[in-house]
Amino acid sequence: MIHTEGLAREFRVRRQTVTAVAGIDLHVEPGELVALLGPNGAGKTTLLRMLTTLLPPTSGSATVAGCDIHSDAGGVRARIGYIGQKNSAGENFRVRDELVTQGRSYGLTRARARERADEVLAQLELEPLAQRKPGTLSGGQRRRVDIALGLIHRPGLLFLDEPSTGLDPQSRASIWEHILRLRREQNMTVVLTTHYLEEADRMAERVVVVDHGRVIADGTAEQLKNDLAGDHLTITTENEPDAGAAATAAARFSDEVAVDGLTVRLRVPRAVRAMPEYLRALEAAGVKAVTADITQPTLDDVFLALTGRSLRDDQAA
Ligand SMILES: Nc1ncnc2c1ncn2[C@@H]1O[C@H](COP(=O)(O)OP(=O)(O)OP(=O)(O)O)[C@@H](O)[C@H]1O
Repeated sequence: MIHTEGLAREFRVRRQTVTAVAGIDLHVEPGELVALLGPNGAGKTTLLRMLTTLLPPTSGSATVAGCDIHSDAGGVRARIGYIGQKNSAGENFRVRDELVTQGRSYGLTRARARERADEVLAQLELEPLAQRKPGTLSGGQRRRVDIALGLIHRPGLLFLDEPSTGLDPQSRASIWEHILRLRREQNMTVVLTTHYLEEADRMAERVVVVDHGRVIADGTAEQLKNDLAGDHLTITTENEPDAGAAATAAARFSDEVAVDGLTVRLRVPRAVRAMPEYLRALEAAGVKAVTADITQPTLDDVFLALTGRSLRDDQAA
């Protein structure tokens, strides 16, 4: 559905060159739900803008929904929906009228545009709001209107730039529910960007981590966490000599062992399997573990392992 090769974009800012996207090879199969995850300025929006033909690349090539972004931008646009970061509906027209106008702009007849408006209103559970003006809606409701506008021409591929940013947790959950349902019921391919680590982890089956304009990891959240971060296994001991002995015993299980006072922490691929073996090794070494704990990694641990930076700190900055 999406194939890019060396896709890159630079900007000239006050005689300096800013590399927003530094050569991305990305392949997305039909029906996939892909989350692009990365800190502010990583290049996610620029990548989406190139894939949606809103911005020409400086170099590289891409086909999107079977059409070349250079030679057939019209073909791409006819086949995709794009929901940008800003609200797309105006303030002054009623929601249903906005949808009909959008349908007309895609070349639908008036009757067909009305039909589609009613269909997408139903899909996004917006019927009760059909006669309201977007300016009077809540953030979550407006976001659903944006998505409805992006769906009016029945695209097979949907791009969403930060669909849930700025919404309260309940509205975020509702937006996700709708995205997942659209995908399930219409077998739609969905590519979205997000800052929310937990959302990418729980909702997307494939996570593409972008940093400094490059893809630095690509896989299921589970794979990325297993391969790149690993579980942590932490025990505490009664005294420091025991902690030293526990660290020595840990070397058999992990080459990442840290001792802090009475606490020993080690990284292992699968803690549920390693923990009982490690506890047996401690017993054999005459070391008593006072507490034992397993911590599963998050996508932030993945980002930290890859870049040495925390995504959360990047966002806070
Ligand atoms: N029109 C532009 N002119 C100059 N620089 C730009 C322009 N658009 C983007 N950039 C720069 O390109 C880099 C990537 O920006 P981009 O918006 O793609 O990142 P992002 O990952 O989407 O970030 P965010 O999550 O904050 O939206 C940034 O350094 C940004 O300042």
